[in-house]
Amino acid sequence: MEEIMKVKGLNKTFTLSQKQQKIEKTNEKKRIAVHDLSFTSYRGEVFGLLGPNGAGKTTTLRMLATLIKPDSGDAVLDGSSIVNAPEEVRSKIGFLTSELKLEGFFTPNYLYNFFSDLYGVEPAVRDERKKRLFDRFGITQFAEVKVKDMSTGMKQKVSLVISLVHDPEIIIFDEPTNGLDVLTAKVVTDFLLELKKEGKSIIVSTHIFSLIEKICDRVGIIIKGEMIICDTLEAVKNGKSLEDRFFEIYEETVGEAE
Ligand SMILES: Nc1ncnc2c1ncn2[C@@H]1O[C@H](COP(=O)(O)OP(=O)(O)OP(=O)(O)O)[C@@H](O)[C@H]1O
Repeated sequence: MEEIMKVKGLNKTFTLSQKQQKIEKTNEKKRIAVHDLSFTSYRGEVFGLLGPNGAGKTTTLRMLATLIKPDSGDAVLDGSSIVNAPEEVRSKIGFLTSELKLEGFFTPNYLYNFFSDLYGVEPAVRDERKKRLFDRFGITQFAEVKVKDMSTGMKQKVSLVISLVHDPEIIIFDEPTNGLDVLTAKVVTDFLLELKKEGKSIIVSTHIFSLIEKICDRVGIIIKGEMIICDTLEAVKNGKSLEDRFFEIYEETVGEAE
């Protein structure tokens, strides 16, 4: 098995603004979002980061995607360090979040070409890849429709396609099925499995047990910013359902911590 992502001791602490302190009814000035987080994922596998709200999943993925810098620690993605070579990392990854907002005034065709050109993809490759992806996701007939006039599901499909303009080796996907109707969610999960078949390496964050059971080879359970257990899906489940195992682990961890 070839290591594709080696995460070593990532830490991230946020300073809470007074406004945030008020909203969260806390006097805490600092919030440790991710604490000494390490894990390894392997080429061609789907790795799932599972955890409750506020566990630190999004912060971890944003660090891996080089959108925010870790306070300390590092991660090496396909040979490139997020700390020392963030631009190299960006050329190898596709990052997608269900919160991504596309500019509504533009059409899928325009946006695809814009991002593809930004990544320096050859026009002939761009057009062939665009056709394949647009056909695959039923976007072709909406290619010239403004994003603002599309359904949520179609917007999400367009975002997904745009995150893949440069045919990245690694796909980082924060909450891939959040807010999607069941049909679009299935299209997205089926596509992730197709990408895996093509040999791509994928990391997803989610709090949905069934998504992990359906698509992941390996799973890391993250609670309060810490990696509690990380192993193959079967080893983590240990003969039980993932949901039962998660709550067992959660009780052991939070019970010990409080
Ligand atoms: N920019 C920020 N400023 C202050 N605190 C933050 C910031 N971003 C995240 N946090 C805090 O860090 C912790 C981890 O948040 P994060 O969004 O990574 O969790 P998550 O596991 O992705 O949860 P969710 O599923 O709710 O998105 C939370 O307590 C959150 O409130």
